[in-house]
Amino acid sequence: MDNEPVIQISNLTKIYRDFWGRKKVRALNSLSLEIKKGEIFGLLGPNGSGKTTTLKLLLGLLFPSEGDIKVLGQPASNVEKNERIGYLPEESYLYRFLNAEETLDFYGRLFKMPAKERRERAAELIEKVGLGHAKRRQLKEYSKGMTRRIGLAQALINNPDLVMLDEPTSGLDPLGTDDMKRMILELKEQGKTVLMCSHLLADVQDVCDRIAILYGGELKVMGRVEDLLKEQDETQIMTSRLSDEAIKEIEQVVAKHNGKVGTIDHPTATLESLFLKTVQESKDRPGQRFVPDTEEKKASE
Ligand SMILES: Nc1ncnc2c1ncn2[C@@H]1O[C@H](COP(=O)(O)OP(=O)(O)OP(=O)(O)O)[C@@H](O)[C@H]1O
Repeated sequence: MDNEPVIQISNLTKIYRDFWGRKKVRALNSLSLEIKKGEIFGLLGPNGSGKTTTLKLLLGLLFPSEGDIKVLGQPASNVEKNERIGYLPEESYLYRFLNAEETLDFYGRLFKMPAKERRERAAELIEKVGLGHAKRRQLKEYSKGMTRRIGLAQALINNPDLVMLDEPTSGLDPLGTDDMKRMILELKEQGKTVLMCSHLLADVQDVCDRIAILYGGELKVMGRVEDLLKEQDETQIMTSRLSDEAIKEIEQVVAKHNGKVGTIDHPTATLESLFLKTVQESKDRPGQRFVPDTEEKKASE
């Protein structure tokens, strides 16, 4: 069933206590939210707002002070449900002296996967995350981006139904970020549910269906990204390049309908698209300098 809730959090409060059991920090206060099967959900908030605490509670690594959490239909405290969950923590936790194949084999063993299945799944995931060229190198030699990639492969070794990603794109270059976003969207296509925490809001906007923003452990905003970002009182029309005369006529039509034209501009590309284009061109035409499509280039032609 597609609307089946995968995560149900109601009135969740977490108070960290000190050694003597005295209340120290109220990390979450009466948080309620529900995440459905097949959704990509972004949990956002400034440092210390309670995101990691929420993930740890969902994994059953912490116990709630109050409230109720169900994950995949079971109480979060039931650690058996973790066999259907993939988790990519914010910090790398992998063994530095193992290579990619050995790492995935190790985690496959933890999930009691038979040897043949482990080998096939590891090979498939290594290709998927783009580490085929480095699968026999020890992880201590990996760059930050490569470490993030093998982390994702590890999180997917058990073919989980729910994938929790803490800062999946942090430390990645634009190409790596693009790959990671594509892989996250593929998980959705496969019917998996993704919960991600990130401070990189543009990445969240690109992949998430819905988001929640936490502040001081409380839910402040929740909804569909599209709905939350829509400028309700404005209309945007994108056309091919128009002449000054055509623009004047459009302004007259808008005025006739009691509208007001705000800005008329030639939209700029993003620095990210320029970066990706440059890298692609460099691969396609080695040894040549890439000349972007600028006004200057057009004038010189
Ligand atoms: N083990 C702990 N003992 C006491 N307080 C803690 C503990 N872990 C977290 N906290 C506190 O709980 C609050 C929420 O922390 P949490 O790590 O969940 O925030 P976060 O939103 O993940 O932050 P960040 O964006 O920095 O990762 C913070 O005030 C933090 O200091």
